[in-house]
Amino acid sequence: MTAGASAATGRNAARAAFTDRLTAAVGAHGPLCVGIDPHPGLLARWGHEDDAAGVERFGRDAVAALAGHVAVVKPQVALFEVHGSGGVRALERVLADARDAGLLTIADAKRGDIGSTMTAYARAWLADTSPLAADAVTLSPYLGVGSLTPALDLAAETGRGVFVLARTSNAEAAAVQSAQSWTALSDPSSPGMREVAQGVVDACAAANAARVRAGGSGPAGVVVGATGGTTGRAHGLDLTRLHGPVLVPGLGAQGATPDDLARTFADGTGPVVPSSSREILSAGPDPEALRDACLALNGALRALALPAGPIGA
Ligand SMILES: O=c1ccn([C@@H]2O[C@H](COP(=O)(O)O)[C@@H](O)[C@H]2O)c(=O)[nH]1
Repeated sequence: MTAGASAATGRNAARAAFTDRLTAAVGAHGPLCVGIDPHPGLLARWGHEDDAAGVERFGRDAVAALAGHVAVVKPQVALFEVHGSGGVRALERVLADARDAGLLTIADAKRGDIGSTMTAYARAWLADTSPLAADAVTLSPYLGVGSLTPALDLAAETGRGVFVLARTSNAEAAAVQSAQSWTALSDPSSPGMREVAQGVVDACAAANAARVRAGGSGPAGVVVGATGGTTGRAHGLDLTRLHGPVLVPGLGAQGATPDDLARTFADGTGPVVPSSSREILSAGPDPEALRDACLALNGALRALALPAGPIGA
């Protein structure tokens, strides 16, 4: 390990906070996050086999086409893991290419476990020394938001971020995420009945609060799906105290449109980062066609004037 690096993370160079880096990248390129989801049908369309070599070529070609044209990419970890150790190695290479090309990365891994195991997940996705390190990782809060503390702490230490699932884009989620809960998942300093999803947001806000009070940015963002039609501002969630980014999957293949986002996220501040995977990737494999599709979607998203700085700032 390099002299001066932290024993846990190997960190030896200052990196600006993830929210600040995301805000700058969105300002430069637009808010679109391109999901790198190498589904079998897309692999075939791009001329690749459904194997480890295929997902590696797919991911690296996508990164090469998108570098300098979008702010952030989001590899779907499951679609690499399905190919075993070769698929994980492929993901490492895709992440390395993205890093070298200056693209921000969100590993969509949806990890969550008891604290001691969470420490290992945190090191896998957020430590400088890990070959799988991304700029941010998605986390599941259903073992309790508090169990995610090792990831929040390491993200803050290494200038990385986490996106905690609050209101996901799938219809089945409502039974859990819209249930009323007595602070079980939320900020103990602010007790009361609220939706589970709001409790997740409030706990993330609490995790960011101390750093925000000190003039910095916290590591915690949330996932709020783009689907759900016109259920009002952020689908009923109050994000005003979050002081963090919002990842918004569901554009395109799941049916959400930029107009839906305009109705749900157009007030307040951001950054709000809508993400599309299957639909935008189907514009490939021609790099120019893929870039044109991103440019058009980013143009439509920019026109919505979505929040661009930390929500709650
Ligand atoms: O609430 C959520 C959280 C994550 N996802 C992930 O995003 C992409 C969506 O892919 P599309 O092809 O654009 O539908 C996928 O990797 C999901 O696992 C989500 O959809 N919803």
